[in-house]
Amino acid sequence: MNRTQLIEQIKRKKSFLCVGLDPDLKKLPKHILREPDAIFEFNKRLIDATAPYAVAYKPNIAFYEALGPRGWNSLQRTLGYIPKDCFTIADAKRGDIGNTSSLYAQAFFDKGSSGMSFDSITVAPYMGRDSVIPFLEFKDKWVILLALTSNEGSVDFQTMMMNPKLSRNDDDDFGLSNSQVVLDNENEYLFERVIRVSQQWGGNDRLMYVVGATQAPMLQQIRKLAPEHFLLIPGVGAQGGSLEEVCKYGMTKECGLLVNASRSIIYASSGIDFAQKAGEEAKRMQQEMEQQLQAFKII
Ligand SMILES: O=C(O)c1cc(=O)[nH]c(=O)n1[C@@H]1O[C@H](COP(=O)(O)O)[C@@H](O)[C@H]1O
Repeated sequence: MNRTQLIEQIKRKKSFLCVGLDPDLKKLPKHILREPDAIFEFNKRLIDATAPYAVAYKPNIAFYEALGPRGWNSLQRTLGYIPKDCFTIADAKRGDIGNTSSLYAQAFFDKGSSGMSFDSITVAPYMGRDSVIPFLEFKDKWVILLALTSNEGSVDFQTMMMNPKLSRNDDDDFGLSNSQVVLDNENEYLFERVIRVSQQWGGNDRLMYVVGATQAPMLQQIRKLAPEHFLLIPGVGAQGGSLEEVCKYGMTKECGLLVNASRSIIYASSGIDFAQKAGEEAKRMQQEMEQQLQAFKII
C-alpha cells in the first residue's frame, strides 16, 4: 500500500487505528485453545471484529516465532486473512549487515520466497545505513525505523546528546572515511540524529518512524525534523499513553499517525465474548480518532 492509499483509507474509515496482533498462548481464551490452529483462529475472529475500525494490523513477530514452525504457519495464515485495504506491519525489529538484512527483507516482503508479503517492517537503526537500505530496495515496501521508543530503557541510548565536538576524536579509526560520517555542529539527541540522517536513505513515501505514545510531548520536536512522515505510535492502552496528547503534538494535515493498541484490544475480554469486546474497544478508539480528525479538519 502506498502513501496516497494509506491516507485515503484513513479518511474513508475515519480512523488511524493499528491493531497489534500479539497473541500470547498463556492469555488466549480457553475455548480458542481447543482449535487446531488456536493463534490463527484467535486472530481471525479479532480481525473480523475490528476490521471496520482499523486501517492497519501489526503482528509482533516474537509471538509467532516463539512457537517455531507452527507459529510461522499461523503468522502466514493471519497475513493472508488481513483485508487487502489494511496496511500490514511485520513488527520484527530487524537490521544487520547488508547481505543479512537483504534476507530479512526477503523473509517479510517476498511472497514467492517465504509465503509472506507485508507492506512494511520495523527496523532497528543501530547498525546504520547499509543495514536499513536493503529493506528499501524492495519496491513499494516501507521501513518503520525505531526512533524514540515507548519503554523505560529508551533513555539509555536514544536520548543521549550528540555533540560531535565532545565525542569525536580524530585519531579514532572507525574503519570508515570521515566523509561518510554525517557530522554537524548542532546538539541533538541520538534519536533525532536517526530521524535526520535516515531521511537521506528514503523519502516519506517509504519511511516511517516509531515514537512511543508515552513520549507524546517530544512529538513537537520530532515534527520539526519530520513534518510529514507517518509515525507509528505504540503505547496507548496497556502502556498508558494518551491518544489526545499524541494528536495534539503529532498530527499533520494528512494525519501522519498510525496509533497501535495491542493488549487493550485483543485481551479486552478473556471469555467467549473476546472478539465482541475487542470490536467494542476498537470502535471506541475509532470514535475518538474520528473526533480528532474532525478537529484537525482532515475529514
Ligand atoms: O515497534 C513497536 O511496535 C513498538 C515500539 C515501542 O516503542 N513500543 C512498543 O510497545 N512497541 C510494540 O507495540 C506493541 C504494544 O503493545 P501494547 O502495549 O499491548 O499495546 C508491542 O507489540 C510492542 O512490541
